[in-house]
Amino acid sequence: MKLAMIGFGQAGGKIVDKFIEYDERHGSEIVRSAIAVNTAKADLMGLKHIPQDKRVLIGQARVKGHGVGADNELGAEIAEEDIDEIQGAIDSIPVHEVDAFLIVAGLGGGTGSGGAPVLAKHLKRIYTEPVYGLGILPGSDEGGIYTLNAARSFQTFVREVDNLLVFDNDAWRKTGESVSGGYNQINEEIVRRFGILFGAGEVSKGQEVAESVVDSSEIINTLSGGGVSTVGYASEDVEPRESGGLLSRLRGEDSDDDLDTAHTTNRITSLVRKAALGRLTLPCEIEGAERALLVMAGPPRYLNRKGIERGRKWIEEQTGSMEVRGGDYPVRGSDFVAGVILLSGVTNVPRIKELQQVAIEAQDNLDEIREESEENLSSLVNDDADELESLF
Ligand SMILES: Nc1nc2c(ncn2[C@@H]2O[C@H](COP(=O)(O)OP(=O)(O)OP(=O)(O)O)[C@@H](O)[C@H]2O)c(=O)[nH]1
Repeated sequence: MKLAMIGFGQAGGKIVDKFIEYDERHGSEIVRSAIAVNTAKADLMGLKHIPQDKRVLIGQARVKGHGVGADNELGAEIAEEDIDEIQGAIDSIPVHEVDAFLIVAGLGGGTGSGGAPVLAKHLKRIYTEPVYGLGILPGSDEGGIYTLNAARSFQTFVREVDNLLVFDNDAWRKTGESVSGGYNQINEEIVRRFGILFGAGEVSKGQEVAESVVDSSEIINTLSGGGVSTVGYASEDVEPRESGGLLSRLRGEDSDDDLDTAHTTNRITSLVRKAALGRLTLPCEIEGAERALLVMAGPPRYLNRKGIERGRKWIEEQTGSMEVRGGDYPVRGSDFVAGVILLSGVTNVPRIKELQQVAIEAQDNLDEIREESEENLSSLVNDDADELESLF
């Protein structure tokens, strides 16, 4: 599947940058175009792969290239005011060659949190291609203001996109790690999962076309209907053996017989269970998910239809949904088999409820402090008996 990716804010830019790196490493060709948008000049300069002319600095008149300091209302205002500058960069995208837009943003900050929903609304008005969001939830240790930003942005972003894929930093945070080192690893996890998912619909020349290969329309159909999505992943190392030449086929090395079919099937079904029941990008109850897509990636000889069919049926049972698609993503020469499950339209998500609860508390606290603040300042500055007079 070919995407036009727009990284909004620091986290968004860094993750899109990583997607490009992933694409180059795997030849998956999912990033057809990439753009970074930010209010902070330094963040844009720190990117490695997004071309210089695709980095858009907005809000210069308001914040002079220094970012919005986690004020997402200001982030949204600036995005609206400077939407033409962003559109200028988007105009350079050959939109007829992309299957969808993907806007990536950290929802806890200011620029991406406020700007991403504004851009989604704008793109949906102009283009017929689907507009998806990849929203990153902040860690619960980041504090009330980040949680409040994320809760408000989440609500707005879901409404404005065709589907919001969510990744929760909180579920992936490791203790005892430096923040930047931690993010680097987390970002690798993000692109691995979404890279396989979106790469599945983009089997390029020279790669095997399997019997039941996943097509980008299956990804689009799974995401259509809107709402919130989460992704599960599990992998197992296998022996990479480059074969498929005439000689090896004559020797019978590339036939299915040399791999135990039952073993291959069992590996696939066990990976499907691990992917669905393990850590999801957004932890939630999978029962009740409206639609799902299973992608099995790996060397063709380690994929079989029976395994995928069983895995698909198992997901149907677990989710209670009859709309579960499944297929292969054959990757020659790969040294692992991976199962990726996209669960779309999930609604039983305790983490979101918890986030909203903390956000409401943070909002009440902010309102209270703001109300009291004027009174407190006045009692500090003015003497009790009001004997002093200001200069002017
Ligand atoms: N997964 C991941 N999350 C990140 C990364 N950097 C920041 N975040 C998260 O994203 C949130 C928003 O941070 P930024 O993207 O830096 O904020 P911004 O959109 O640039 O907005 P301002 O800095 O307020 O102008 C943070 O609260 C973190 O939860 C990253 O590299 N990876």
